Amino acid sequence: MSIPINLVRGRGVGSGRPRQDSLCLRGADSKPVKEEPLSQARLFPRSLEEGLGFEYAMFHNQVENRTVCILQGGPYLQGIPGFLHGGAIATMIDSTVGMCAVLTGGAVMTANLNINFRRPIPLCSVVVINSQLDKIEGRKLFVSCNVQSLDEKTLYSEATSLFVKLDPKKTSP
Ligand SMILES: CCCCCCCCCCCCCC(=O)SCCNC(=O)CCNC(=O)[C@H](O)C(C)(C)COP(=O)(O)OP(=O)(O)OC[C@H]1O[C@@H](n2cnc3c(N)ncnc32)[C@H](O)[C@@H]1OP(=O)(O)O
Repeated sequence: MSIPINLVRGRGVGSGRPRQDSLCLRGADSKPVKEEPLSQARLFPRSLEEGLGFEYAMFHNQVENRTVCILQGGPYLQGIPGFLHGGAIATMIDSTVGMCAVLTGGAVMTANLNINFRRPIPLCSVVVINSQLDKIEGRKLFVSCNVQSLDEKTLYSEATSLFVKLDPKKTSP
């Protein structure tokens, strides 16, 4: 069964972006120090104006533990002139494999992310990120992905990642 995620962009009142009001301030030890809403907080890939940054939709297959992201990187994500910045590519890879890990394993964090950048991605082109859960070992989830052109003729990037399920017995994060 496949479910769409963020297919329609959410809108907070008075802004073009959904809010993350549940966040709180944290000290250097990562422990919450003040339960204060961060009204300006935004999910990073949703933080730029529509059409200029990360434009994407994700779909998750619960049976096969796969997450697919259709991405168009806008003009604010330029690195080398005419091409997407590697950090922007890494962000969307982390978000896609992260979504796959979260929907499979619940509360997780990225522990390791390895990316091979094979070809530069032209700015404003549409690419597909295909990710799948490879294995689970205890609290560790291994997820890999590739980034390809829509026609699958060009392989832009490949990545492997490790997500660790948060241990409720540990206070941080
Ligand atoms: C619809 C729902 C939507 C919700 C929104 C979804 C958005 C999704 C998109 C968001 C995407 C964005 C997501 C983000 O951007 S997450 C932000 C970036 N990530 C971080 O900041 C994480 C920082 N690191 C930590 O907090 C801790 O180190 C964690 C929590 C990861 C593990 O600390 P913890 O104390 O809990 O675990 P442990 O140390 O006992 O280790 C446990 C096991 O793991 C193994 N290990 C650990 N680290 C590594 C490593 N680097 N390489 C290889 N192995 C590693 C370790 O050997 C051990 O293995 P074993 O001995 O058991 O075999």
